[in-house]
Amino acid sequence: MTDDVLVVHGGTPLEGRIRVRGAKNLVSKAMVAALLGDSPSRLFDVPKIRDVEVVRGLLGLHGVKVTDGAEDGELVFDPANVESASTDQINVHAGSSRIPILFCGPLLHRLGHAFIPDLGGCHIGPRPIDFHLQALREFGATVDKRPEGLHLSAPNGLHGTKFALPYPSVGATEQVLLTAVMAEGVTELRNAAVEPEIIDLICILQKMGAIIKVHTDRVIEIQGVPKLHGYTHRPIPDRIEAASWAAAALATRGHVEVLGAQQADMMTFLNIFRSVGGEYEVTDTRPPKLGDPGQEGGIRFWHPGGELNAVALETDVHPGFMTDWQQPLVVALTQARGLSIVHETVYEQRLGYTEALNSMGANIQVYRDCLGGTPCRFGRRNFKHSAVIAGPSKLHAADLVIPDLRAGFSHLIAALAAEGTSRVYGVDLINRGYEDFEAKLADLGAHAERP
Ligand SMILES: CC(=O)N[C@H]1[C@@H](OP(=O)(O)OP(=O)(O)OC[C@H]2O[C@@H](n3ccc(=O)[nH]c3=O)[C@H](O)[C@@H]2O)O[C@H](CO)[C@@H](O)[C@@H]1O
Ligand SMILES: C=C(OP(=O)(O)O)C(=O)O
Repeated sequence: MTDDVLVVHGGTPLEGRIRVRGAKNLVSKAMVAALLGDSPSRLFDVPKIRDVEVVRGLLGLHGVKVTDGAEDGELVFDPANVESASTDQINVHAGSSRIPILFCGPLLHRLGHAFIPDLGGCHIGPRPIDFHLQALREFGATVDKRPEGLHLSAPNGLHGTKFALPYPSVGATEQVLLTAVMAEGVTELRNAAVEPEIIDLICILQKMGAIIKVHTDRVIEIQGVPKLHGYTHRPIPDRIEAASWAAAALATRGHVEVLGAQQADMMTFLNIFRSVGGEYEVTDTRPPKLGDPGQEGGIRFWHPGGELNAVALETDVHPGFMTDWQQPLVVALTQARGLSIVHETVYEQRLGYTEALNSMGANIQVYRDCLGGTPCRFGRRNFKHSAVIAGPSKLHAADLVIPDLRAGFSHLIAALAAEGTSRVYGVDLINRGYEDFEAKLADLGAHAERP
């Protein structure tokens, strides 16, 4: 742990321009989808993050040859040898990511059986997989839970089904999509998640030959097809990373342009950003023409000076305010005048990181009650899932240990906004979802170094 530390000298506004590439929460799923094709797939703008490495390793073990394409960030997946692969080493990936659960459908289609090692991912509550398993059973799979992982088989193949999710889970919706596309017959999924990353995954599957209808009211209908081919796809940019840098600009009274950030996928964040008092400008992409090199679009975010305003927000499924946006934004809210309220309704235990902010001088109280307008699943269930942030607070340096990805980025922002020198331990976790974050910090003029 001691060499996994970043020394951060706070108090300097972040100023400059960075770029975001393909979304962590799409790219890893797109990589799994390549398993379903009977010919190679090609994915562009793949960020160099740990989750991509983990899925690349898993695909390799399952016989998918993954190679770097000609363009920086391009990966090519050749699934020709899936049937003959030996997966003896699969447990080396136990505990490293949540993505292995999404291999169920594709492996059942290709092999008739699947072994899924223990899942990893962020420690932000219990994170059950009951919806996934229930859906797989509805398709006709048998699921055997053993201490070393899940053993699945589909002795009679997979068949389309009518299924309603108890909650619009992103992962469970992806599970159904990746399974239904090649199941025999029609699948109707109700209460599906409709995050932009899901829609992008649907675009990929459609490119592969799938037939998927997205109806109103969270209903998705999939008509199974016997065969899919490879895809070529440029994924949507990472809207969580873009919002994280926006929050960093606000918290440090800086000015950051995020190339690649897309307004349409960030509307809810942009509304809150403006309500807090942050300013932004959307710049459109101008394609190159003769005598004009063109310009890559993005969004410029800045602190206009003066005081920030307190706000009340609830995290929610799309099109609500993303749960992964709240941790970075809360750091900026410690600098707003008045009482801000954050009601976390997606994960029951995603506010633990506020203790570290309090150790730096923030004034954040967490409550078991639903403090937002809507009572949520976690009310009266003893989970501290609402926060009241009183500001503005002068943040001072501290020694911090990163608990998970987004909380980790919020610790980093707090250290950059604070006066004095902080030591942030466990920063390697941030590489799970933020490409080259140390180089980006340097580009933005942050004073941070490895000791
Ligand atoms: C790799 C990836 O894409 N991760 C994202 C994905 O996680 P992930 O797909 O794991 O999150 P889900 O949308 O599935 O989880 C939402 C809620 O549903 C619950 N649930 C989920 C599945 C299940 O079988 N049973 C169950 O109870 C969860 O505990 C949670 O309370 O969506 C989350 C919500 O936008 C984001 O925070 C994560 O960054
Ligand atoms: C919770 C997250 O990711 P994962 O689902 O991969 O743990 C995240 O990206 O913040």
